[in-house]
Amino acid sequence: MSDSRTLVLKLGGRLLQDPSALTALLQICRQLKRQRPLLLVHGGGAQVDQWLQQFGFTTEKLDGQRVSPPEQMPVICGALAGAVNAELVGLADTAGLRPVGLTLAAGGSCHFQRNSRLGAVAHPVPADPALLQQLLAADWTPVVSSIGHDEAGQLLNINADLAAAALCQLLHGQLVLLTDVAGVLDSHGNVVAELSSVQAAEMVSNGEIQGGMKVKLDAALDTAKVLNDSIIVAGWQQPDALLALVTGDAVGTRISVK
Ligand SMILES: Nc1ncnc2c1ncn2[C@@H]1O[C@H](COP(=O)(O)OP(=O)(O)O)[C@@H](O)[C@H]1O
Ligand SMILES: CC(=O)N[C@@H](CCC(=O)OP(=O)(O)O)C(=O)O
Repeated sequence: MSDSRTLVLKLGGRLLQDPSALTALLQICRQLKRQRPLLLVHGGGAQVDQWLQQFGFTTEKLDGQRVSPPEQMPVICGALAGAVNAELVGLADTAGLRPVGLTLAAGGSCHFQRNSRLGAVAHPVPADPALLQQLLAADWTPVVSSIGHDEAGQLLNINADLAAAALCQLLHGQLVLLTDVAGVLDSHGNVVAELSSVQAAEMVSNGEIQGGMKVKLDAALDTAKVLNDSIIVAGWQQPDALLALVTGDAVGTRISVK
């Protein structure tokens, strides 16, 4: 039986700075979208680093997340919800995906719990699926940046893996996190094909999984638990593998709660 769940695909890392790799991936997305609804969530951490530097700010990450002082938010938002989102929408349009650029707050899709240790950073909580469901039902492809806002309208920066996880939970979709590495790597640099929560906890406690990959793992395990499903972390370098991946073939790391 074919899978009719929305494919929630998170794009991150160097992919977002490589228009030809992005174009190749979006062609695969076009094929996938013929079979099932598609929603793209994007990061852009590298672009944020560059923009902050150009504006004369220093920046640091804590536990894989960016410390985001409120005065830096116009720059962070300009990079993520502005340039990166608009560029991705442009390429997705060319690829025939019928994209609609949105932030994570659009239509009240998510609510946000502030993590004040990190400044204007929050954890996204799935809230209202109506807008995204309507867009998906009308054959649009939402292209979502990880920018939110609080009740007072203050801008919030959300890690894009957590953003993708929240939207996947909201839509009961299938989550695939694409990144620069081919999957979760062990201490020898080999891809771990299957990872349970118990094994993941061991790899985190012995320092084998750190930083951005730890955040990805938290997002994946939370979603695996909520949806009772496995989550894929894979590299974007072989876009053809994405077709095999959604039919259940082994690509990257499959993360599940066991
Ligand atoms: N065990 C691990 N396996 C793979 N990557 C790891 C691991 N531990 C830490 N990392 C780091 O996590 C990075 C992926 O996280 P991140 O840079 O946040 O990705 P993205 O920008 O795609 O969200 C990898 O490129 C690598 O530097
Ligand atoms: C709070 C936090 O860390 N926000 C991230 C949002 C972008 C992101 O997650 O980009 P990648 O997926 O490309 O890493 C940041 O400012 O870098």
